[in-house]
Amino acid sequence: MRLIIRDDPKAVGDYIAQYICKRINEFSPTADKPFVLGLPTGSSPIPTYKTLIKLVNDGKLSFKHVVTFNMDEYVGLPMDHPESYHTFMFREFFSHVDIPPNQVNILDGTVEDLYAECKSYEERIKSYGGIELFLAGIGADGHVAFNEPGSSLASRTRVKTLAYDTILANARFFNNDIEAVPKMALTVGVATVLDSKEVVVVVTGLQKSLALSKAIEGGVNHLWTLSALQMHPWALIVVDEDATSELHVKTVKYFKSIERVQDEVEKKHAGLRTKGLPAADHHQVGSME
Ligand SMILES: N[C@@H]1[C@@H](O)[C@H](O)[C@@H](COP(=O)(O)O)O[C@@H]1O
Repeated sequence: MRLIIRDDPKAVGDYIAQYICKRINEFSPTADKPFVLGLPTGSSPIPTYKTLIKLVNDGKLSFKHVVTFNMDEYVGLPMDHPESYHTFMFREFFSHVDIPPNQVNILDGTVEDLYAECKSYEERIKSYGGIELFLAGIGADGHVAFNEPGSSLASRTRVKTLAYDTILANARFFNNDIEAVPKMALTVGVATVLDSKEVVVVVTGLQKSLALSKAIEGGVNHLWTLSALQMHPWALIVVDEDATSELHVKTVKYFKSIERVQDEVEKKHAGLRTKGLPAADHHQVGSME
């Protein structure tokens, strides 16, 4: 695992957007071999989306051959509701880039058979050969997607009841009316995220600092589902200074020292990628893990 620390959310967004841009361009996606990208909602990824949009406008990146899978969606909220994750994604990102809408996949929380929807989502991901890079955010309780504390670390896409803390946190988007916040969601599972070849997580703000320390300094624990990332061979967490507030000084120093040699390791890694080594071998050559 790598931890990259930047001054503020804007710098975090710039870093992640440049990183994703590099990955997509290195991959050289085509219609037959699209780049499969997992995406989150929330306020944390907005600076990343803004910079990605700019990169597209500047002609440095294209989403023409990118297929996306979103992490989650509320159950029962119409797709065109202002707070549905469908609306969020098109408003904040998809409408501003060149992605063909039929390459966007978002769980549908309005269907009658939610179980079938989750099953077919997993199958659709598999049909593309899995997710190349999953970008994620976290809740203050360390949840990734809607994998609330206590979620199985082997979980797959499913219906999930939201934790009271999450309902409270999301009430800000529903005029602070707790009753208006959906109590259930469809979400990819922890194992769905871990199956991707690479996971990048954005963590910004003081309110996420305890979750960050639990996830990277504590053991793997289903009460802080992001901690499952410790089991992933290619994980990157990008945080701002505020989010490091609960970390040990030695943890911060360690990851900063690792970043100093990152460019060199990245160069080697890119070379190996083009030779097509399997993901499982990456950590043997990348000293950053
Ligand atoms: N399901 C989403 C998560 O995927 C997201 O990471 C979290 C944090 O949102 P924010 O970035 O606004 O703090 O909100 C919701 O719970």
